[in-house]
Amino acid sequence: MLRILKYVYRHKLSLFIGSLSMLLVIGVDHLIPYLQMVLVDDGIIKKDGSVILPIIGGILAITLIKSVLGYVKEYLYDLVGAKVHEDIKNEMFQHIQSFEFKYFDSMNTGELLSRIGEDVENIWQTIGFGLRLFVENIIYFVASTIILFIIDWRLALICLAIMIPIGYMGTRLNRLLNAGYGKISDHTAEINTTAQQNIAGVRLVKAFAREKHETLKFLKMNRGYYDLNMAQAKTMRKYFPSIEFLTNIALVAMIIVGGYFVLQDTMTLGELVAFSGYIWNLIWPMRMLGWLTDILSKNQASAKKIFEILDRKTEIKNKPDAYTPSLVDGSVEYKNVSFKYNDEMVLKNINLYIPSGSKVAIMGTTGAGKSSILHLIGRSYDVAEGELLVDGVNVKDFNLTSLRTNMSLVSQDTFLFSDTIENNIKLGNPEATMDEIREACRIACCLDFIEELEEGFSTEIGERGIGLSGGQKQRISIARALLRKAPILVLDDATSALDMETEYELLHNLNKRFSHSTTFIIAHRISAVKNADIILFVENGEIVEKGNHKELLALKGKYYEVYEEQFKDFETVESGVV
Ligand SMILES: Nc1ncnc2c1ncn2[C@@H]1O[C@H](COP(=O)(O)OP(=O)(O)OP(=O)(O)O)[C@@H](O)[C@H]1O
Repeated sequence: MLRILKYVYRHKLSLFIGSLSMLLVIGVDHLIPYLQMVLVDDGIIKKDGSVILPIIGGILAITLIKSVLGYVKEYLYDLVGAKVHEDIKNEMFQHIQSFEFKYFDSMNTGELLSRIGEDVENIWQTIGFGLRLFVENIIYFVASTIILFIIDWRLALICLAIMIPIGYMGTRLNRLLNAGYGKISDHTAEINTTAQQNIAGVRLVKAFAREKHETLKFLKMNRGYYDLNMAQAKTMRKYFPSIEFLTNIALVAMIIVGGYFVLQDTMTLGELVAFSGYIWNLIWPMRMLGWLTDILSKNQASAKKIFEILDRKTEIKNKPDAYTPSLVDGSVEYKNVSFKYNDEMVLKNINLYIPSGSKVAIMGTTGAGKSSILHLIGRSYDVAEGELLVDGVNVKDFNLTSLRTNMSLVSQDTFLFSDTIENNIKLGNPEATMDEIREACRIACCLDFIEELEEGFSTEIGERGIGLSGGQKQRISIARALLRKAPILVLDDATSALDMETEYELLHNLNKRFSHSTTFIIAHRISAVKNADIILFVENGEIVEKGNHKELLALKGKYYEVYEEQFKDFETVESGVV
């Protein structure tokens, strides 16, 4: 809670004026029972008309002041709540963006959405009215208790004695609810993950006719959520009636004992009237204790989860005096590089020097470690052993932004935003002109099909727009990467959905018009790799063959086996692609 208050403190002016309004409301509110006492004792009982009218006027004036200040108070607390909500949400989003790939490998999107959505929402609720009501009720309780003791300490003592068990129950309820809300929040995250994955993978679910199975899985999870909420409701059902019963007992005791004191002439009727007014300032906080502790419990559970994320330090970050070149030359060197995702070594002792401007192709069996070799250049992951150098400088000494803006990546899973084709491509270089965008598309062999669309580059794709084929998506992603004109270009199996001829044409365009960039291509067809300066064949995390097309054929090793397999069909060779 203290950490949340630090965020609240950033908006101290609104908080100060809101709190001042709150104190003034509480102050004038405490005048009403006092005025009622004067009205009864000096006005009604003594039948003094000169007292009655000013007192009624005073009560009306106080009610008016209360309404105006009450509005200011509510508005400003709401404002602070909304600002804290905005600050935490922004901070979380920025912080999550700074995390390395490894974090996202093990984290569910649904769970993250839950943290940014529901948990931050709970904080807003707490600051907006939960915390305010809590503080307000404490002040009401303390101030009214003092006044009650001044009016009649005996009666105050009796009422207070009944309220102590209520306080105990409230605290116990708080503890039980707190434990429950932690579980509910985790369960909500699981439900979000399931829903998000099912919606994202709806085509797969339908293709495998798994709708019923997935729906049942979701219903079971939802039932779990229902059960957890019912358990919370059961806890509340157990405690709330007892709390209410005891507060009513306090009220009845006050009337009986207070009435007796009035009959004994040890208390005036006006004092009893005032007492019955002030006692509500004790009863309401007590009645609301359960509800308020409920909100504060939710807040505690949510704050814990939010700070778990905010306190997590990213493993891949900039050194204090990081090397920040605007443009690198593009040579890449692996020196005794080994790498592991978790405990298992994925790359073993890689040694490789790639001069700038080289075209490097990587082939190998699935899971051999091809993508992993390339993930290390932009520090998506860090090497476990050895060094990786770009322009002779260890990538760990580079400024991360500088390193990553000097490279362009098209990954295996193409991702396009629900936006226009133009904006998706411009992500590679927001400053690019339309001519540059067209040129990138021409090289990536997607200009023709984009211009044939009714709305051309303004066509919306994704959720809000048209669907694209796998090959079209890959070509748009490649155009996006080319637009960056980065010295290092990485195509990680980015042409797998293209037919052989289009793939060949695209790579031919690249060689011709992107000769300045050091280019890495992971591909499976000999036609795609044969023109590369260096071809690497990877197996079990090691480079087992290295050379150009001719050299590797002469070696009659793994590469040659693939060549033979792919070109035993004479016609393909005849087509001129190879
Ligand atoms: N994010 C990850 N977390 C843990 N292990 C991973 C991760 N990504 C890949 N691996 C494992 O590392 C090994 C190498 O994977 P990598 O993706 O580099 O292979 P690849 O040669 O590119 O395969 P493919 O051709 O199928 O894409 C595999 O055994 C794979 O299971």
